[in-house]
Amino acid sequence: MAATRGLVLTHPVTFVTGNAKKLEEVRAIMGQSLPFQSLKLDLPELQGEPEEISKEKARLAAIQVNGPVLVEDTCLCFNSLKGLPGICAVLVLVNLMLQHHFAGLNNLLMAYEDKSAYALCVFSLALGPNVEPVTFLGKTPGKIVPARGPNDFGWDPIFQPDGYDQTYAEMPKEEKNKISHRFRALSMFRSCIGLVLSKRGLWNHQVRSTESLDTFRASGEYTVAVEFDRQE
Ligand SMILES: O=c1[nH]c(=O)c2ncn([C@@H]3O[C@H](COP(=O)(O)OP(=O)(O)OP(=O)(O)O)[C@@H](O)[C@H]3O)c2[nH]1
Ligand SMILES: [Mg+2]
Repeated sequence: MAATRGLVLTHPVTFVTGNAKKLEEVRAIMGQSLPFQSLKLDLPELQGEPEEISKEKARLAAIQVNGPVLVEDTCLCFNSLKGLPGICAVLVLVNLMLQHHFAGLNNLLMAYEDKSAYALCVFSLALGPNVEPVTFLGKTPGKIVPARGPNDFGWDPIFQPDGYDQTYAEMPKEEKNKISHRFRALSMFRSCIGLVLSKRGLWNHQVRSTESLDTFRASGEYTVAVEFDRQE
């Protein structure tokens, strides 16, 4: 049965990322709906299933920050390669991208007729060092095409979302942010949490959990209350 658990953040969420373009998009998509700060941390590149990688990243980040954190991992997955390269092969991708070898990504698919792919985005929110992270996934289907458009963000020039004749890179930012993998994951995130700004607007370093969200509202002591609907 779905149960509601109230959790209170008295410290702003830290979005842990070293990627300025991601940060820009997350800010544009979330607007004022989630007060957060950003921080770059050196975290290990992990291996495994996307959700597990993301959760572990959130656990490690929450320990370092000693407060609530949001982390994100993104990748392109090719259907002909059964979802690879994916997040696990992130280093391969990063290397290809850093050298602007978009052709390299296309070449990976040369032998296949099926150029379909999907952009996958996984966010994990950990409310503190000892709180199990919650994960939100967003997927946008599309296909891999020869690069078109500005190449200021990773593989945007070679990914054309289904239903569009422009690549992510060619689309105006606002358009990408309405249909992107990142937007979809953040929509899940938004639909699962309710944020309540408190009267006092104090931030401190505690994360607390109690029986009822109303208690927090009445106290006026907290800045943000986060309410999860979870299967328990
Ligand atoms: O064309 C793109 N459109 C996107 O929407 C997008 N989002 C991420 N990326 C790229 O994918 C690689 C692994 O991403 P990634 O999740 O490991 O990020 P990262 O390591 O750069 O930052 P972070 O892990 O510190 O947050 C990095 O080269 C990112 O630039 C994107 N490329
Ligand atoms: Mg990374």
